[in-house]
Amino acid sequence: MTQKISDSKKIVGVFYKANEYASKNPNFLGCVENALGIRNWLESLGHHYIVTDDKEGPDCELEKHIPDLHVLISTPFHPAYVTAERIKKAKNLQLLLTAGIGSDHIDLQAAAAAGLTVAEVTGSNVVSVAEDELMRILILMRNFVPGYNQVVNGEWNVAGIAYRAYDLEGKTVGTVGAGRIGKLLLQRLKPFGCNLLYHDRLQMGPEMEKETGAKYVESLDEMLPKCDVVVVNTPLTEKTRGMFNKEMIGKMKKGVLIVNNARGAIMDRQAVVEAVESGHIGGYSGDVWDPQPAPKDHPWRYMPNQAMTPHISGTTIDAQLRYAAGTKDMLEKYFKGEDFPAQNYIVKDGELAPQYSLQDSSPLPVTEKMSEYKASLTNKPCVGKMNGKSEDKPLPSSLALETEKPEGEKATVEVEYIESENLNDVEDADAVLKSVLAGLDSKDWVSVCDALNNVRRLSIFHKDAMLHMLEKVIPLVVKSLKNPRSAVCKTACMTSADIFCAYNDHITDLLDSLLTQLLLKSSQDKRFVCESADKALTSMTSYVSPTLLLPKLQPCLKNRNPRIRAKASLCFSRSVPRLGVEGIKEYGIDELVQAAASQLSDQLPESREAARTVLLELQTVYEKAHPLIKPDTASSSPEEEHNPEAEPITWEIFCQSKLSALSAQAVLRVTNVVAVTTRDGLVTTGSSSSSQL
Ligand SMILES: NC(=O)c1ccc[n+]([C@@H]2O[C@H](COP(=O)([O-])OP(=O)(O)OC[C@H]3O[C@@H](n4cnc5c(N)ncnc54)[C@H](O)[C@@H]3O)[C@@H](O)[C@H]2O)c1
Repeated sequence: MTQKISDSKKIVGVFYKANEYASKNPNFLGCVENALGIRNWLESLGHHYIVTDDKEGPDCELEKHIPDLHVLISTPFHPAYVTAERIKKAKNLQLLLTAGIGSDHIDLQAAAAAGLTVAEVTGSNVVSVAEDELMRILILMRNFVPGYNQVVNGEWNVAGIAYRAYDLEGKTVGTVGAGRIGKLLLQRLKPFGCNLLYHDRLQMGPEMEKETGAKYVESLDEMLPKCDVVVVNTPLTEKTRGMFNKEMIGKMKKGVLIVNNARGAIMDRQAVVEAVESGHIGGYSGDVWDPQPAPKDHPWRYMPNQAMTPHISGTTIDAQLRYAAGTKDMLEKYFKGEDFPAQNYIVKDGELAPQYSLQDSSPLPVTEKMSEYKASLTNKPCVGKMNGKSEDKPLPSSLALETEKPEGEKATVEVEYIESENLNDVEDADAVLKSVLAGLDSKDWVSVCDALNNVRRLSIFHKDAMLHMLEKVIPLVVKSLKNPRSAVCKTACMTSADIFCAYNDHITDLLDSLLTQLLLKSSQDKRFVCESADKALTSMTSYVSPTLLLPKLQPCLKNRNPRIRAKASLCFSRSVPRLGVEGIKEYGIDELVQAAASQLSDQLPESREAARTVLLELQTVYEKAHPLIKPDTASSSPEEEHNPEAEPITWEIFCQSKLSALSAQAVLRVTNVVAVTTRDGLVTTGSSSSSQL
């Protein structure tokens, strides 16, 4: 979407109505009445903004605007169903925005065919949903709902609840789909001591598997019979629609508990009812229905052992603030003719995002297949070269990298990626030093991979000899990071990691472009490239001194791309503790607190989490060092300097003096000092840091 869009647009928002609740909380933005908080802004730009909850039937309010609207915003909580028929009628329609996650209320194939853009606020409510799922698992496991009903109905019957209430500890929980929500759920489940499994079209990286302790099960058929609890976390696509039918449910353990906050239509409605009634499903909970709002006679309302709610998990006030901000951001970009963050697109330029596409491929392997690679190159056994061995050494049978094909036929090449500790020294260092730059600049991607691996070997075994060449080597490594071939990118990421390890502060002047590319690669590429880029960033934060690195990272915290901000935040949170108490003091605690505070309201949970980590670290350092570290304002007060009895400057006062009132409140909430907002918007006081000093 590059064309300049400057004229007045008709924008229609379809949200749920809040009636008497609309004015109860100023941050309740996701309703008709508050219209995402963007009315004044849109109207000040000359756009026409219509908001309604009336979305069904030929005479509804939405239908009236279909012929001439340009942009339609909707939420999954009260979805405006955008059928092929509506798309056909919508002659001016250009953009469909989902304020939230999940755009299955739109006929995506029809939208793609009509050249429309569909985008959502990816990541905006994933924490909200993961927390809610955890709650539902516990509610089902402990048989909570009948207990609550007894209390409301004036009854008391412990046995009626206890006979089917269990501990979560020791149970097997499997998530079908381990994307953003699935991973957050696994992280939250880890402390409960469950046996965690996951099935996804993509296996997650070894670091995340280690962190969550979850095991990948490639086949759903294999995972389902093992689970005491099944949680659904995939989008609704042509592949997942009706996925849990009678046969699939039959594969689950008798008494299985199911939590589904993903989409109602992933389940076969009647199969669920029958399995719950027969006891095959021991309990079913979720907030998603098909259709929405659920009609009064929807059978899930009346089946036993259910803990259903309306669609609420992703529309907490915190989530609303995030998806309202994300929607505004995309509208702003649309008006300027700029691209959205890549991960937000569901349909772009006539194409569906991979997981929605019928052509979506199976899991990405650890090695990358290059099926288009010409046989003319196949007499170069690249594993032998990559491993520093002579080219004609027979390949180990498990690592057959190339298939012998007659001349001219296409063959498959798999590239092996060698961990640093398994790399061998080069045979002739001088010769390799002379040829390595030409190799890095070669047009033949296999030669580039070879050269990159030689750079890795030289940095490990001949560090000093390559030092003077870094000025030329690093720009070529950056060039390789931009290479469209994933194999080259991944090898370049591995090379970067080894360079950081060997040369640490020697490359600071060359760091900027390497850092930018690695942040980009770690946030938007094939998963196996992202993982390598992540490792390179970890190597960078481990070896490059934080005083040199932090000034380079700080601007990246403000990058327009939220995924890049998230990765930069993570690096920032790893680098700050490496400064140590004295280093933090020298660097300027004010600056670090301000940088971290700005990330607390970021769109992505990863950025917010990293900011929390940094702020807790800074609070500890501040309190340890105090009164060694005083804010500038404190030392500038002569009265205080001369008064040994002066009150110590607490973390709380420090934050209030350095940050805006709102920012200080957010920081103090995170660092557990004051200002815990209750459900009614009242502010209560938590522990005060002054008491700790
Ligand atoms: N109830 C709510 O309020 C609410 C809020 C947000 C999202 N959601 C739903 O949750 C879904 C997941 O959200 P997310 O942010 O985690 O999305 P995500 O894209 O980060 O993760 C989805 C995961 O599902 C996997 N997947 C897709 N198709 C699959 C298939 N056929 N088989 C196995 N795995 C498959 C993907 O590989 C990916 O890892 C959304 O699409 C939406 O429908 C509900």
